[in-house]
Formats: sequence, C-alpha cells, structure tokens
Amino acid sequence: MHGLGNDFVVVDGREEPCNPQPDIIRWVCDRHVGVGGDQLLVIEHPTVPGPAARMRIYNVDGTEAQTCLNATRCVSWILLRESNADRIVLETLGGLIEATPSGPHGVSLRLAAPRWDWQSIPLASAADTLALDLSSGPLAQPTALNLGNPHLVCFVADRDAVDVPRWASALQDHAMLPEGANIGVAQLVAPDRLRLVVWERPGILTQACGSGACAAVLAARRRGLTDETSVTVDMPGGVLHVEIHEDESITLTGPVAIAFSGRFPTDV
Ligand SMILES: N[C@@H](CCC[C@H](N)C(=O)O)C(=O)O
Repeated sequence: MHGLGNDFVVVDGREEPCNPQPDIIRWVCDRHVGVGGDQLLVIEHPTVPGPAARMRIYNVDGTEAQTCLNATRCVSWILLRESNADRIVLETLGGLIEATPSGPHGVSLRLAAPRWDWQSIPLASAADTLALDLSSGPLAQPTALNLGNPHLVCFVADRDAVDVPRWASALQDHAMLPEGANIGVAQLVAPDRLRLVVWERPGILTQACGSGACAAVLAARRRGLTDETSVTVDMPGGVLHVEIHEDESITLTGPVAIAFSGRFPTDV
C-alpha cells in the first residue's frame, strides 16, 4: 500500500504470527531483490482492550519505528473496511491513534498533541527545541519535536535548492540525537501552504511523510511563521491536509491506495 508514494509492505499477522528478523525486513524492503518499500508493517492483535489492532513498523534497516502516520492511514483503511466501522483505534508503539474514513480512498487521523521537551525528543542534553544550535549546510537551527517518533524541521527559502540527502544525513547522525530523527526540509509558500521533503530515519528520501507533515505545520506555528490552523502540505508524492486544534492535537487527512497483494513464500 502507499500513502502518496510513501510505500509499505503490509503483512497481516493476526492469523499466523509474523516476527520478521532484520535480514528478512531488509530483503522485503529492498527495491531490487525484494518487494520494495519504505517500511514493513505487521498487523497484530491489540495488547490492550479497545483498539481494532496493533501495528508494528519496521524500517528498511530492520529497526523498529514507533510511529508512521502514512502507514497508520493505510492500515486503518484496511481495518475500517473489514469492520465497516466509522471509527477505529490503532495501537502503535507511539501510542493509540484514532482513524475515520475520509471518502472512499482517504483516511483522517486524530492525534494527541506533540511533545516539545528535550528529554522527549530525545536529545542528548538540554537545549531549546524551538531552534536547536545545530546546522548542516543550508539547514540551520532546526525545530525538534516528538509525535511518537522524533522529528527535526528546518525552514529554508527554496526546498528544491537544497541537496537534502547530503545535508540532512549529517543532522540525522548528530551526537545530539541519540535515537536519530526524521529530518524535514520545509518551505512556507503561503500562510496555509508548505512545501516539504523528508529525509527519514534510517536515511531514506520518501515521497511523503505523515508525521513529517504534522511536524512541519506545528513547528511553523510555534516559530510564528504562520498562525493558520489548517495547512496543506505539498510533498513530492502529493498533498496532505493538517489541522491543528486549540490543544495542539492534530487531524491529518489524505489518500491511501493498495498497489497489489500477494503471498510470501514461507521457506525464505
Ligand atoms: N522512518 C520513520 C517513521 C516513518 C514516518 C512516516 N513515513 C510517516 O508517514 O509518518 C522513523 O524511524 O521514525
């Protein structure tokens, strides 16, 4: 499945448990020798009463991510369809997320407010998360926040003029970020429109990033760059809509799609 080209291999592990090891994850996500994808997702039974399911998120290097909001939208779409419900809750390592349909091919998520304190990002030592004293080429003074997973947002005058892999990778590996971070490079083109590209952990350029889109809008508001509550975020794969509520909780809306489905050989 994909959300604006941010693509996932989704495995339903509810009937047959699936605990993929790092070498299998790397193989499945490899675009040359495997299926190819930005992450491998496993749907499991929830561990607490209430949610429709639990989703595990594995990055292309085999590490586990706490949150991926495009993945949450994709898996929620499956769960909403199979239960015919008008609302479900999905359990992730990053917390519980509520999802509702948005037309036949879209999903809206309702998310808790982000965390801004340096310990929650996490950073290696105390710092002003609104403008960190870090830079890499044209990327300077990023804003740090945690939406279940860590994000740094760097505002630039022209997103297309930045060599994102070159400069964002140095920030991502900085010693101030013991768990790394997803690095957003954002350009405010109007008070209600951002252009964004995200260099995700563990070092991939994605077509779109749901948590990155929310992070960019929240950071733009906190930095006083805009006071709009409803912002369109334009990424290489398409647009997502982000609405920020009074308590800083968030609604994220956009399309999802199934690319194809199949069966894995069990003897790999
Ligand atoms: N690679 C990430 C999570 C991916 C975020 C995502 N694409 C989204 O849509 O939110 C991590 O390690 O945190």
